[in-house]
Amino acid sequence: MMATMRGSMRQRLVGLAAVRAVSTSSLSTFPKRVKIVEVGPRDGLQNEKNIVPTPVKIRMIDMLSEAGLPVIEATSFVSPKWVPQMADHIEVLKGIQKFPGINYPVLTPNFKGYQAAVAAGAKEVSIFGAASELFTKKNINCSIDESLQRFDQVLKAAQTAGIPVRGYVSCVLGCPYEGKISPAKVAEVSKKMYSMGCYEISLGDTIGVGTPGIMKDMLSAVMQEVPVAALAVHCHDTYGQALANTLMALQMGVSVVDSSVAGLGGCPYAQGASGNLATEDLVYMLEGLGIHTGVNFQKLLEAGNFICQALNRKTSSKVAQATCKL
Ligand SMILES: CC(C)(COP(=O)([O-])OP(=O)([O-])OC[C@H]1O[C@@H](n2cnc3c(N)ncnc32)[C@H](O)[C@@H]1OP(=O)([O-])[O-])[C@@H](O)C(=O)NCCC(=O)NCCSC(=O)C[C@@](C)(O)CC(=O)[O-]
Repeated sequence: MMATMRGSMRQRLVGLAAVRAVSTSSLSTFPKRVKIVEVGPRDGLQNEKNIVPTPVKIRMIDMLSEAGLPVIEATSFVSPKWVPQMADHIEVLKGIQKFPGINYPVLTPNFKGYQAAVAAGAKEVSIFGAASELFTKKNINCSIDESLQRFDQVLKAAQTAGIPVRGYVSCVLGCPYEGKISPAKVAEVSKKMYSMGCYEISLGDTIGVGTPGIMKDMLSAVMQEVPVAALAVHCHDTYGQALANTLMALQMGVSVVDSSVAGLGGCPYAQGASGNLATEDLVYMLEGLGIHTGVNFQKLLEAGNFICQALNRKTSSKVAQATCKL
């Protein structure tokens, strides 16, 4: 009885966002549809201290596929000595169901990772750099210039093999080691990675320190160098600004947003950074704005519940918390 009541309340809440959808001229700058890149299985889990069993990761990804997320970043082919949580990358990539129309990219820091990823069946890879020298050194053990040389090798091989490559630029609104990062530096690194052949550049507020004004300045600089259609934003929520920063990016024409189910996440080389923008909160806001995502909200909530139970963790999604109380 209680479960049925909860179910119907939840459905009403899910419908609420659609009911509140508005269509005013002030919203005309928003994109009509947004592509969500679900990073939970990779960014969400990479920082977990206890190793998450491989079948749990596989079930999580399958549930996210059932929810209709168009892109699900499955794992990363990095050194298991650096990030032990991702050591089962081959089993995860081979074990997941590959739904038609859904992409399952994986992170590859260098040619070794690229080769291993492709051998395991990856059809898309992501390289990851940063606009901060010190963060690049801590994260991938090289300078920015060296990282670009490594990426070039991956990009050339991927171009020959017809494998699309996404590029991350971290620390776009601040760095845990250097502090303030200039928009010009973010634009410079983004331009280089885009010119080298990345089809999309994801701009990461790695430690979640940005505010909408800083996001606006940074994006204005980057948009001088990279077409807005090729940009994505990736906001961590450490200071509770992720949704506001994402909204600013949407207003500026960005239509690709990274997020993580249940707001899981953090980078092992950015101490203190909390999780990503929760996918549930993002979808709720987009539905409320009348922006199409193609995501089944109920199934998304179920995927979030599943992984939170598996991790014995309370969800960081405000929307998921609200629906639980109903
Ligand atoms: C890049 C390396 C590998 C350099 O690490 P290194 O130690 O400088 O590499 P190396 O070339 O000197 O090799 C050392 C050992 O690592 C091995 N190795 C070398 N490459 C690989 C590979 N691909 N896969 C597996 N093993 C590898 C290599 O074979 C060798 O093995 P050994 O001979 O000692 O047994 C290392 O620094 C690393 O794995 N870093 C990964 C860091 C990471 O995953 N960070 C989190 C992701 S980034 C992020 O979260 C930010 C993002 C993307 O979400 C956006 C945002 O929020 O801003």
